[in-house]
Amino acid sequence: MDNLITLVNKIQRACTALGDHGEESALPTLWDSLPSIAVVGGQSSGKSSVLESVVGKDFLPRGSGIVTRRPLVLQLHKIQEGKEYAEFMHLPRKRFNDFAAVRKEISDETDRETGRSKAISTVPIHLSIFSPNVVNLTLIDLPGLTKVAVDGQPESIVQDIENMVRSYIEKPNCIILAISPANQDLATSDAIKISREVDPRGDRTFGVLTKIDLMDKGTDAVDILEGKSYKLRYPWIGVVNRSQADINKSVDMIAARRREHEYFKNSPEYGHLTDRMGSEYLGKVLSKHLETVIKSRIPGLQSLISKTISELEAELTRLGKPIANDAGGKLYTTMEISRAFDQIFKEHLDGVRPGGDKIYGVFDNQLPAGLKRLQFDKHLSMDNVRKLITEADGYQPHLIAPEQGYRRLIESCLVTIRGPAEAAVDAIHGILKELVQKSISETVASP
Ligand SMILES: Nc1nc2c(ncn2[C@@H]2O[C@H](COP(=O)(O)OP(=O)(O)OP(=O)(O)O)[C@@H](O)[C@H]2O)c(=O)[nH]1
Repeated sequence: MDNLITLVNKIQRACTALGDHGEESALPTLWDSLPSIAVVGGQSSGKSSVLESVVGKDFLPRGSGIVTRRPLVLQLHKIQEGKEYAEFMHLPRKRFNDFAAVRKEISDETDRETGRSKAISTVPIHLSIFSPNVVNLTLIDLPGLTKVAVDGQPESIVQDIENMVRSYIEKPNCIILAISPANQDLATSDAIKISREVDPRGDRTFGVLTKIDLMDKGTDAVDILEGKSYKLRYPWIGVVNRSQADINKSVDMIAARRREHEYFKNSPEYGHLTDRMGSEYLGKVLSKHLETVIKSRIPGLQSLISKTISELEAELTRLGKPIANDAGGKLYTTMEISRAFDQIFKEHLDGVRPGGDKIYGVFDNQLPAGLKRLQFDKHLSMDNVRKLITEADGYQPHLIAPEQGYRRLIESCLVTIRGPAEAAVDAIHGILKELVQKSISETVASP
């Protein structure tokens, strides 16, 4: 079963390498059909903390304002033994053993796409983490939903983030991890609001309640966690992440997980729920759910992949042989195509291929028929000849040829045949253009 998630991870990586991250594309998109888990929530709701707890590592950029400005596709791969490491898809073959360097690379790569502005981009960053302490899982971290633009951000940022989040979670194959802080009224939760819009029955929404330790004294989240209020199809999972003070003191993630477990176990309110609370449990539930979803989608995925392959193969056949990258190779290919075109065009003219005979048709039929319709008799009548010669040359002794007169006569005849001659030229031009088009398509089709 683990192999299934690994396989889907591989397909997702291939999609990104080919520029398919689910956006409008001329080619069929596979990305949209792959199940994924998107993390959604308002700013500072605890998204990064939940992600880091599930991974058990400190690796996400932190700071004020919008830190996550590009989707982060985080693929967790469980390895049997060895030291944990991370890899980015945009830096193939570079292994990161230091997770502080991973954090820096996420920020740098975000800046590379968006500039140093606080703008956002829909192009995802792909990060894989290989560790014996993770479950196989793919999570997509999205920018936090916000209500106001801060200095340097365009006013549209609020809507832009919402649109980006929506574009991920509205896909029926997306599992929504809706993060809401317990110290705020759930009725105002951005995560719940947007996930209800795209998944009204809660069939693919997992609610995560953070900051349970920060709730006002005398209040608790038992009703929600027991499924008595704000009921979703899947039970809410409560977590206690590291506080800002813990982060500042660099409290170890594994120690934080242990402390979280102790918190629930020793709490009079939540003690009975300990087995289904905490980040470790959350990771396992998500992994299991992802497996089930992938299993149910396999037949659909298989047929989509086969259909996509045959469509792309047809497209490849239509595009023809690959073209060389170097200048010499390109020149050779161009010459080869030109030569093939020249040969085919010639064959059309010589009658080896059809179409060229129409040119003879113009000379043999259209032009003579047009000429026949002209009234040459009138032009060459004795009276007209006499008139033209007299007007041009005056009376001349018979020994001298009336050259000017002949010229006028010939010129007026030429003007008369201009119409049919031009019609013949147009017709031949049209035939030649048609033959060029035909020769081009035959050149492209020839192996
Ligand atoms: N005490 C306590 N603090 C928490 C908990 N979860 C998150 N925090 C703190 O809340 C602050 C915000 O948490 P983040 O994980 O950065 O929240 P985020 O949603 O990723 O925030 P943005 O990336 O800014 O949208 C940090 O100072 C965390 O330490 C929790 O369960 N308990």
